[in-house]
Amino acid sequence: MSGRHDKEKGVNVQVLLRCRPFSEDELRSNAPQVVTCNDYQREVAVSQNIAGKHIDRVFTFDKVFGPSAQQRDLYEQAVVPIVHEVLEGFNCTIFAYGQTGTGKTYTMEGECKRSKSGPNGELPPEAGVIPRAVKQIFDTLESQNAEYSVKVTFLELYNEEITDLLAPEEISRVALEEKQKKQLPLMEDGKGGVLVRGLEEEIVTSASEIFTLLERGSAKRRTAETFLNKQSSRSHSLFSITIHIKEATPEGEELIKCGKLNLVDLAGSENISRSGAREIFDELQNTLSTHQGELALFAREMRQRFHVSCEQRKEVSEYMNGFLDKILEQCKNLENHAVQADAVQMKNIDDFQKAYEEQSKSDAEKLVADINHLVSSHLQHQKELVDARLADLRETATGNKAVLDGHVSSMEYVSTDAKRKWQEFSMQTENDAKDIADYSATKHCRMESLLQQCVSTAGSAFKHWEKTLDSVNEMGNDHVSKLVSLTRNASDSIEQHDAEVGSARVTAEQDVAKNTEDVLKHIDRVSEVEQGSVSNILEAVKAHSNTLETFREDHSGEAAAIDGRAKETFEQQYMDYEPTGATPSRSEPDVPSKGTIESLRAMPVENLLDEFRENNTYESFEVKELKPSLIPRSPLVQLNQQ
Ligand SMILES: Nc1ncnc2c1ncn2[C@@H]1O[C@H](COP(=O)(O)OP(=O)(O)OP(=O)(O)O)[C@@H](O)[C@H]1O
Repeated sequence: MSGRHDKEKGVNVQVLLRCRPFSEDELRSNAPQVVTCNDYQREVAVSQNIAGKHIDRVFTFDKVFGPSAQQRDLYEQAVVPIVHEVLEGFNCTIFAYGQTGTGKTYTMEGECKRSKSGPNGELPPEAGVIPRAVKQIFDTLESQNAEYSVKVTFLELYNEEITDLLAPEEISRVALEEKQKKQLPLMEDGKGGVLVRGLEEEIVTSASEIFTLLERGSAKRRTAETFLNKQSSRSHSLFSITIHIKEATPEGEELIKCGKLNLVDLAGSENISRSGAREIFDELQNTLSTHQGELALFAREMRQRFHVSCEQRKEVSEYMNGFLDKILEQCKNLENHAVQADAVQMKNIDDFQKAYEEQSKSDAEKLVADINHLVSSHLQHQKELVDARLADLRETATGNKAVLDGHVSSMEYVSTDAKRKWQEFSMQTENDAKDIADYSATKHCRMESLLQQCVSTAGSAFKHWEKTLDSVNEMGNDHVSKLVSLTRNASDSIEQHDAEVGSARVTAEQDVAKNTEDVLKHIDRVSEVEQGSVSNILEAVKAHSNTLETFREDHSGEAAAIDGRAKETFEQQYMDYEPTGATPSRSEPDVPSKGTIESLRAMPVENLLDEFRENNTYESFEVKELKPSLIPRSPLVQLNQQ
């Protein structure tokens, strides 16, 4: 991530660490916790078990977001300032790096479905960096009342091949595969950057248009995955927003600000090598460890070289000193020779002069002059020879000295370089040691302050505990005394209650005995009455049965009489016609009408029974005056009654 303030400070990359919470599967399988985040101190501690040895390593980042950090926290603390920079006309990039399943897509995209948005377009709490940045950009642009234009691109990089996720829809598989074959080329833009030729740039005017494009691009990416059987964790996606804002300076000049925000969701880091990158967070660690080892080896080697070069330098210096001593000695010898030769020549000349002076003084001067000339020539020649020899020697010595100086200076350079590197290394090591010492001192201080806090907390907790204990004791005593008095009251009331219950029981028992006696007497009386009633009933039944017997006998007598009379009547009134010779007289038999017969037939038995009961009740066995029958009687009754 980059920002202007950081640029001013000379830092243009920030590394933030986000650690997601355990998934349900991880919780279910009791996965061990190997990473501990300290958001406040921006530190992450990683615990590892290597070859049965527990190793804790602490890493420091620009910001640390632990498992409880929400999407909004991360956005507000880390991304809002970057989007401000983009709106100020800077180019910024945010990318998510991590292993598959660590939460890159969740952090970058989150849940940005429009269906989940609030009524006023506010985003759901799970919305990630991309939808939040889009919203921030449009909210700011719309509130600024400035002329602006926004363009977006969305591409996917897989196996060093670029796919345009905003290109018009290709529905069929054949068309998609065709498209896959036409990968977009990556080119230099001539300004030190790169561009993807043929990449669709969509001009957008609102956040919701961008959300639509994002959904389209993501859907296309998923379709491509299905057809090509590849996974999101193996591909990078790059969503870019370019903003042009037209502004007028106070002097009235037109100013166009152009900022670009690149939002990158990288492939799972374990797959990144497929697309050219490498596993950085382990790579760095390995490199660091390797470099530490190399540095130690280098330091050891430099120390050895330094010693060797010191030895060599000493040897060379000794050799040089010996060599120079020899040259000086030779020079001295030559000078001695020259001096001796001069002395010999001078002596010869003196001798010759003396001898010649003895021969001829006039010729002598000439001879002396010749000889002087010869001698001086000779001397000159001798001197030239000596000078040449000396020059040769000097030249050789100078050459040797230059070579030796070269050796010495290269040795000096080597030893100075080694010394410098050694000093740098020592300084670095010293600084590191100092940093570590400072760090551990800080840690120590922090531990001390924490311990002090613990001690004071424990002290105050102890006091609090003592106070609580006192008040608990006091409350306990109070409760005990209240309980004793309550128990006493309760036992008094129980005793009183027992006495009341005892007297009530005695009264009740007396009442029960008296009532039982009354009831028994009553039962006796009732049974006497019942016995009387039963004997009355039996008498009544007997009287009835006698009546019935009489009635039956009367009835059969009357029935026989009726039969006789009926026979007689029929014989008189329905005799066969016999020819007598006289005119037969008309007879009018008393025959029941059809209606009478029908009414008689239809008479219900219940009615007959009711009528019978009415006239023969159990209550009274006295003969009642019979009520006139409501039942219509046939004319035969009249006959019967005659
Ligand atoms: N901070 C978080 N809070 C709650 N759930 C999270 C968080 N981060 C990730 N998850 C959940 O963890 C799972 C994996 O996350 P995600 O798909 O974003 O991983 P990834 O790193 O993008 O994986 P890949 O490299 O395969 O695309 C998802 O179900 C996601 O909802």
